Amino acid sequence: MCNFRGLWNVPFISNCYLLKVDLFRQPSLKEVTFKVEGRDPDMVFCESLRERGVFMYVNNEEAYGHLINPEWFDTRHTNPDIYEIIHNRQEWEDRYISPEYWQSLEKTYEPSMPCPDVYWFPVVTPRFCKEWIEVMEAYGKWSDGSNKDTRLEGGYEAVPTRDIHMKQVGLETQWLRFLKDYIRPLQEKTFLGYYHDPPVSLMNFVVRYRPDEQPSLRPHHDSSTYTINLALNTVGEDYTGGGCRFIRYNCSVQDTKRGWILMHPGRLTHYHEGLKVISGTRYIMISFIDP
Ligand SMILES: O=C(O)CCC(=O)C(=O)O
Ligand SMILES: [Fe+2]
Repeated sequence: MCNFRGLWNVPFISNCYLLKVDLFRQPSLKEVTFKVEGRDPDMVFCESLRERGVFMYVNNEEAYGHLINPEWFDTRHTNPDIYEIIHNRQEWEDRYISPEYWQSLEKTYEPSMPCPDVYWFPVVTPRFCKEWIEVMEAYGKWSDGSNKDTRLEGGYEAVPTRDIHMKQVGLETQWLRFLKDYIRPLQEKTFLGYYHDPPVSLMNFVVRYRPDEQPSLRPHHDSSTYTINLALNTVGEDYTGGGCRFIRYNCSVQDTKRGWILMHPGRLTHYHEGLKVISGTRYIMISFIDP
């Protein structure tokens, strides 16, 4: 629809009207109403106009802006805007998707590859990163980093991190939408010939590393076809040390950039570890996609 511009005669309009008042002063239109007991006022009003031969139009020749959907906006959340990816997509995208993201979808774009088959993309804005961390810290129930994890089906996590799962903060559905709409297109450009829509991801979590808590993560494989690892804060400013080392290639990504994601295969070739945070707090968001 947005690709077409014009003026259309339509039988029904809701939410937003521009009315020519003079019309309603004519005797034949005095009876126009929007009130019938038990019926939707929009329906009644449009029906009433149709019966009297008044034409209704939709016009998008000019951009007047758009309406937001306030129905699902839940002020009980910390940073409720970040929950709006489904119901207020345009606002969400403007606030949280990095302007640089769109370039990486262009045909000629060559993504950076800091280590073999580890790709790096700018995806979300600094505002996203700040608010995402705030949501986690406001919730505050970080796991204890032990192998026992009642959030998981088997109750056991082999390579535990101090983390918060998206389910715990009510962001699971939103995050899965993000993976489908923004991450999957990058994956399809990166790992050619692999196609899985929607991406499945059972493990979506924010990790917190601190020298006095969990400073690092031992070598492991992820239970994923591919993993995304989103840097939520800034090395050198918020923390020192940290990063991800891919052992087979003896290659580390330590100069991670806030709002950028690393995308790498999860198993077999990409045995990896989380390097030690020396000072401050490092936050990352991880998804094990297509386990
Ligand atoms: O610290 C990192 O960047 C790696 C994190 C990681 O490998 C994981 O959470 O599975
Ligand atoms: Fe990992």
